[in-house]
Amino acid sequence: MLKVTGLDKTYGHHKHSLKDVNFTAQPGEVTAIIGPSGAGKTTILRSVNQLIRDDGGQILLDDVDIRQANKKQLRQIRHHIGMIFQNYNLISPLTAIENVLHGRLGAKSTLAGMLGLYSTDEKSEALTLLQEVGLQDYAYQRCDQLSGGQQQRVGIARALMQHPKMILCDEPIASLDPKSTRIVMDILRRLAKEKQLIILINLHQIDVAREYADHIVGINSGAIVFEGPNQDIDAATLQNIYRQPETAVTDNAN
Ligand SMILES: Nc1ncnc2c1ncn2[C@@H]1O[C@H](COP(=O)(O)OP(=O)(O)OP(=O)(O)O)[C@@H](O)[C@H]1O
Repeated sequence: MLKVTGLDKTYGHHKHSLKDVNFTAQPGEVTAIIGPSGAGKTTILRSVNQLIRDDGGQILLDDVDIRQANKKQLRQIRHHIGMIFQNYNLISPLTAIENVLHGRLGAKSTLAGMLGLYSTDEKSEALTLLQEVGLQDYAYQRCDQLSGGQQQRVGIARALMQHPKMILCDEPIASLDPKSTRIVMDILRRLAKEKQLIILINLHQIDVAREYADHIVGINSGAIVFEGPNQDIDAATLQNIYRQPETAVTDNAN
């Protein structure tokens, strides 16, 4: 389980970007973070794997506080946290399978990684993962010849290659058409259930969050204004999550 408690973040001398953020995300579930632009969704996601250093709080992944980890421990923890990005972050001239194999880099020696030395087992696992996201026929195609939706599915397979406990998805469907959005979200939901993964996902599209999330975290001006099961959200809650910042009512559920 991911359990975030009392998370605070201020960038430089700017106003608070996160204020006493509390929420949990369970294995087997899709947890969506929703809220208006600038609310703090990306800041939460980047704090969770300490890509940015926050100012206080606790981030427990299976009872280990990521914030207390030293550099070596953080590298090991991050190895089990996959990331999926809006712009896919693939190496375009490389093939789909080569990009998926890059998911193993964190587990290899620097030299083996630099030389691109992957075992037969790793290659066969990469092929299986491409099959799981429906791209078995595209394994040896260059990524810059794939559609956006296909590239995002390569990104998912690459994240799976890390054997993650958790996948953090930062606006994974923002660049996709509705059909590709459905394919990608269906895959993420299936993987959460089948592999008991924690899937934490920033979404702008409320309708997609309502359709696919098990659990929803609503944020406004850096403060949680809703946390709970998807079915507990009603129109008034949505209005509060998306209301103009100065009038948002903070009702931190934890
Ligand atoms: N590097 C930074 N320096 C200063 N302020 C920042 C920085 N990054 C984010 N912020 C501020 O922190 C707040 C939260 O930003 P964040 O990007 O986390 O919001 P968001 O909900 O992800 O927004 P969006 O939906 O537009 O991506 C905003 O007020 C933003 O201006």
